[in-house]
Amino acid sequence: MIITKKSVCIETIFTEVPFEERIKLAKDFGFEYIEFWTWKDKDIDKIKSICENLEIKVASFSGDQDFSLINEQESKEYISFVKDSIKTARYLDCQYLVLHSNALGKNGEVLNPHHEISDYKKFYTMVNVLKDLAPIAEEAKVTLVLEALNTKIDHVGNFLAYTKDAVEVVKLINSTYIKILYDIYHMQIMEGDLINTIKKYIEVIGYVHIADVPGRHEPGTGEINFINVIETLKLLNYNGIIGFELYPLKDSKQAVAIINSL
Ligand SMILES: O=C(O)C(=O)CO
Repeated sequence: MIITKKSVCIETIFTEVPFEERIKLAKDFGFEYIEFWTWKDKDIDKIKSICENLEIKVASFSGDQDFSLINEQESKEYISFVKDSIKTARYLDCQYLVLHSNALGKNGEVLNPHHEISDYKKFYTMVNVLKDLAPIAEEAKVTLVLEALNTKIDHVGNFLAYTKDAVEVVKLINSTYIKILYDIYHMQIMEGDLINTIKKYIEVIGYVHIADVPGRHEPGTGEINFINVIETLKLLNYNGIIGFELYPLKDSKQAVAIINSL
């Protein structure tokens, strides 16, 4: 096995059992990390105590929710929400928070595409807000990873949809605690060229998500050559976390057996 830091997304895997019981299943199946989406609707004390008892870590969760990074009129609220997320991350001993350009609903739907704002202004606002957040992230030693999403299937109307755009923003901040999340599923749908992209931007890739295309299922169910993609990450000395944010094709046990064979 060549993946060392594997995280299982318990919003999509082990959904056969109630939320907190999924942490025990993750541990039983050999995962070192779990991750989830919003923290606002979760019992954080309970998650902390289960993780401590089982000796499993929280790799990441969503650092934003109701407010948009691209809308200047929401910047104050956005920053305040991320600050609370950073405190929660510290409490859970979690080192990564995932940020998005737009506020997302419960099923990942884009709440407002903000067509009224120009692209230039959206980029400008993202950079300004992340510049304000960078020292806070640095002090807390929590890395904020900016994720581009596919806008063809799952997140229609999302502003950040290409790796290059997320990279441009992150490079302007120039902080080791502000990076991108490279989601292989989303970016295969939007741009393909996975191995070249990873090679080009490895320096700013802080987190990787894996699911196959089409369907967002486990590796091997679709068109992506995960053996070669993972080998590329390994050759480039990527030593961050690889999160499996995917919907099992049949059931979680089968999906996890494939994940564990990687
Ligand atoms: O679809 C994703 O990858 C998201 O992070 C949305 O929650």
